Amino acid sequence: MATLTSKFLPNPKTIAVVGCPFSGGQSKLGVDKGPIHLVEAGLITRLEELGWKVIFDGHHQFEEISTASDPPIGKLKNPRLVSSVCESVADVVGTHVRNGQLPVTLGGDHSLAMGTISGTLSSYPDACVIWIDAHADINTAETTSSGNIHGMPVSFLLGLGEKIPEYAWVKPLLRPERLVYIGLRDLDAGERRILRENNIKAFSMHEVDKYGIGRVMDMALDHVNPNRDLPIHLSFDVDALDPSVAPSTGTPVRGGLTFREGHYICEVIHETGLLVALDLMEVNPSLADPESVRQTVAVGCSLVCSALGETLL
Ligand SMILES: NC(=[NH2+])NCCC[C@H](N)C(=O)O
Ligand SMILES: [Mn+2]
Ligand SMILES: [Mn+2]
Repeated sequence: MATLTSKFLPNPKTIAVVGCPFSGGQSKLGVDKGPIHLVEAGLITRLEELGWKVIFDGHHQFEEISTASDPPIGKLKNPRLVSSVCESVADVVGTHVRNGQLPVTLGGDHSLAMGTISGTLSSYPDACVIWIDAHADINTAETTSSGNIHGMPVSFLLGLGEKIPEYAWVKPLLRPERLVYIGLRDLDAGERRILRENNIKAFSMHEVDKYGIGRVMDMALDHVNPNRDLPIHLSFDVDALDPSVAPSTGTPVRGGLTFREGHYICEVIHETGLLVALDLMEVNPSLADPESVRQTVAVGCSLVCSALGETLL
């Protein structure tokens, strides 16, 4: 059994697995099947074997939310659906955090992080966000070219861009200096500008190559959590990993993190003892051959386990 270092959690150390079969933030079918596959691969048992008490009340059903008519708002696709699903996720995640449980949200597409991070910040307004991704997901209503909201959640959390009444529930509680990215390699021009203008710290694959993942993690934590005392929300998009490691995802980009670099990130976050919420997003079991799907689901499970205390020795 691993040592569960979790400074913010009361005993018994409890995880709440929040399965979010949702794909409305992008256009490829199948990402809603991610959480089902992750749970069926034995994730819950593995977490219990690490010493956690695990609550899992089944996957969240968002059917009742599906909006009959949801025309685009500007370029944004499925805007009302994404908003109401994320609001409901914010509520669920926020309740778990308030109850002293560590929510592990399984996506689903990354628009869900608008909900999960809102939930975390509702209890821990000083939490920092560590965003592991090939993409910055920081487009605004003005800069997005795809209109896919999974490419935009961070801008909502920071309160950037034009205000959309349907998203008035999202409190812009995230401060730019509490956000750090690792793994970036596919940014839109508008996103580069937003990162620069807001002084947002980002370690692209260039920095991972230059310094190695060990120093990148030290520098990332020094930036968002200099005294190692703030709660951490880790939002991990599986496409941060190289497509040779995690092929079954909607927007793969070559030149990504290795298997070990991904796990090292999670291991270091666990070692801080500061993790209060975790997202594992964008596993899409419909996009590859069965062996690639199995591989992607397996790596998703093992990243979660590493972040929650699984060690090599
Ligand atoms: N969560 C993701 N996989 N996001 C990909 C976003 C891609 C692109 N930047 C967009 O805004 O559409
Ligand atoms: Mn991504
Ligand atoms: Mn993402």
